[in-house]
Formats: sequence, C-alpha cells, structure tokens
Amino acid sequence: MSRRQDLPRVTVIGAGSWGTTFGKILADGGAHVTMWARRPELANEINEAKRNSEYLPGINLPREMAATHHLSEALDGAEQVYLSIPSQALRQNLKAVRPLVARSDVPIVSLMKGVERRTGLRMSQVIEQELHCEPSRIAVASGPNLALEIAREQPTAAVISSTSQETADAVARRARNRYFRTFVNTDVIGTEFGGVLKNLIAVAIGIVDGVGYGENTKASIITRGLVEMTDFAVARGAQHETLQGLAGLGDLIATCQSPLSRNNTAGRLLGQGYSFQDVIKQMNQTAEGLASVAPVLQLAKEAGIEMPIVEQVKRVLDGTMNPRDIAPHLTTDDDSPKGERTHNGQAGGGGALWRSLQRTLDQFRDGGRRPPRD
Ligand SMILES: NC(=O)C1=CN([C@@H]2O[C@H](COP(=O)(O)OP(=O)(O)OC[C@H]3O[C@@H](n4cnc5c(N)ncnc54)[C@H](O)[C@@H]3O)[C@@H](O)[C@H]2O)C=CC1
Ligand SMILES: O=C(CO)COP(=O)(O)O
Repeated sequence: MSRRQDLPRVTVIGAGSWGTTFGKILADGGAHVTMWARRPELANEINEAKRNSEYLPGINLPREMAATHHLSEALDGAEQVYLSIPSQALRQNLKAVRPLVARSDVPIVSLMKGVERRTGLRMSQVIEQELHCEPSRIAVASGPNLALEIAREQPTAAVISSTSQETADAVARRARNRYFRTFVNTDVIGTEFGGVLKNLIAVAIGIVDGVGYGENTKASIITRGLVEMTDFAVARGAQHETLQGLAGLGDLIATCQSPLSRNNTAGRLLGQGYSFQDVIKQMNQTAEGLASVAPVLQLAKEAGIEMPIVEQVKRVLDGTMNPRDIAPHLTTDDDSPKGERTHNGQAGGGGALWRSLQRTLDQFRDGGRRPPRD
C-alpha cells in the first residue's frame, strides 16, 4: 500500500457503498484515504483495480485511495477517522478500534444513520462510550446523500455537525470537493435523528408505493412524516430548524423519492406483499430503518410523542397490518380532528427570534471564514 507523504491522511472504516463513496469524496478533496474493508478480497480490488464492483458498480476510484483489511494498518497516522458500518455492528468494531486511535485530538466522524437497537443510543453516543472520548472530538455527517449519485459526482450538499464548532469546521474543510459541499451546525442530536427518522418515513413511502398508491398518499406521508420527525427530535433535545435543513427535510426528500434508497426499497417489497423475513433475505445492503423502528418508538413513548406513521411501519413489519391499510391511518385513530401544526411548530414567535439571534452570533464568530451553517 503506497502513500503520498505530502497529503493529509484520513481513514474510513467500512468499505460498503457509503464508506467507499465517502472515501472518494475525501480523496477528490485532496486527502490520502485508507479504507478498512472487512474482506481482504474487497481491499485487494480497491488497491489493484481501483474499483468496488459489488457496492459501486461502474465507478472508478481515485488513485489516492488505498485499502487494507488490517485495522492497525488502516488507522496508522490518520488525522481524521470516518466510520461507516451498519449501526448494529458499530459497538463491537469500536472495541477493536479503541487501542489503535492513540492520539486524543483525532476527530472521529460518524457517517451512519441508525440507533443501536438494544440501547436506543445514537451513533455519536456509542462512539463516546466505546472510545472514551470527549463529545467535542466527535462529528457526524448527514444530508441527502445517496451514495451512488455522489460516486457519479453529481453535485450534493451535506451537513457536518459537532458540539465543537472547531471540530465541525475541520471536518467540513476536509470533506468537501468540487461536487460535494459541506455546511456545519452544532446540533448533533437533530442532525443524527434527522438521518435516523427519515429512514423510517422512507420505509412507509416504499410500502405505499409497493401497494400502488400515488402521489397524494406519498406527499401526505412525507409532510406528516416531517412533523413526526420534528416532534420526536425536538422532544429529544434537537433544534427545530435542523429538521428543516439538509439532515431533515433534505434527506427526507432524497430518500423518499429515490429507488436507490435501500429503506425505500425494503418498504416497497413489504408493500408488494413480501414478509419481513423475505425482505431481509433480498436486501444485500444495509437498510438501517428496519432495525431503528423499535428503539425509536420506545424513545418516543418515553418522551410522550405520538408517531402514527412509524407505529404503522412497525405493524407492517410485524405482519399485524395489511400494507393497504396504512394510508387511512395518518393520524392516531380517534375521532377528534387534529390540528395540522407540529407540537413544536410554535417556533413562529420565540423560534424566529432565537434563529435571528443565532445568525447574528454566528456572523460575529465566523468573520465569514467558516463553512456556512446549515
Ligand atoms: N449508502 C448510502 O447511500 C448512505 C448510507 N449511509 C449510512 O452509512 C452506513 C453504512 O451504510 P452503507 O455503506 O450504505 O452499507 P452497505 O451495506 O453498503 O455496507 C456496509 C459495510 O459494512 C460492512 N459490515 C457489515 N457488517 C459488518 C460488521 N459486523 N462489522 C464490520 N463491518 C461490517 C459490510 O461488509 C460493508 O462493507 C449506514 O448507517 C447508512 O445508513 C448514510 C448516507 C448514505
Ligand atoms: O441516507 C441515505 C441518503 O441520504 C441513503 O438512504 P438508504 O440507506 O435508504 O439507501
């Protein structure tokens, strides 16, 4: 594995579709990227053919990308570490990563969009626990980021979030290039939950698509889905505006519209009548939403938040609801008409004032030199 000594070194753990695409983003942005792949044959293919034909068919990878299946080799000298494996496998992998990330100033960046099924924790929380690192060292990347479109270099925006403005800025500067623009924010909770929750709404969209329902149904689910996402995330500590940004509305639109989305695809198969077990067998890539439904509903219950769409996705997954019945159930099933507004949508007064204060503060802090806020 040869390395250009003059380039900044970054490591991506996980060489699936998003890990490899992000590696390409970083390499095209001027870094030397070392991918860690679980399987040696995939590492060989990336090294020798500059391809990852299973996950990114037809894409040529940059010369500045190398790969290894040895974790210690992958992490050697990394200035930033990006994590992109299925959320349910993160904790066990971090146990092996921990002794290898010796420097305490290396930012750790989550590219993942799931919550841990057993604990309900977000990925940044799992990282904090397993790597014993300060939250300020952790960043998350999210947004409307369908891997294959970005690998084809189609212009895309994303948001990098960290509780530390400095960490968010450093990662955003590294993770950008001519086709990939990064904004920043400091709302890690909202940014992570945006990515988790839009997957669940995309499963719902897939289900009604599979049934054969049209655009009214889908637009209704997307709109009400955003309300559910916002109510949930704000109740768990997010800022309302984050859910209106790239990591919320932006990603919701991309994922609900695209047949490239694995969550959308899984939903479509369910809507066509396949059982949950059949869908799992047919999916050869990660559909995070399927594992996130139960922990999200548990967190919603604890926060006293109603999520009728997500509830019904769970019932379809459990086989206790016919996918055809999902559409009439866009609100909870009582007779009283519901107000359309989100629980937390009273942002009109206090929220607007807060936003304008924040913008002013940002301008003072930034002096225009930082990546823009999402
Ligand atoms: N593909 C996409 O368009 C995007 C995906 N994401 C997120 O990125 C994360 C990773 O997803 P993808 O790369 O798309 O999934 P993928 O299914 O394409 O790849 C997953 C990778 O993890 C590896 N893996 C599977 N089980 C593992 C284990 N137990 N230990 C270590 N490695 C394991 C696989 O071999 C594969 O290399 C997910 O959280 C997903 O939500 C985020 C944005 C875009
Ligand atoms: O997160 C994504 C796009 O932003 C990818 O969505 P899927 O995981 O459903 O493919």
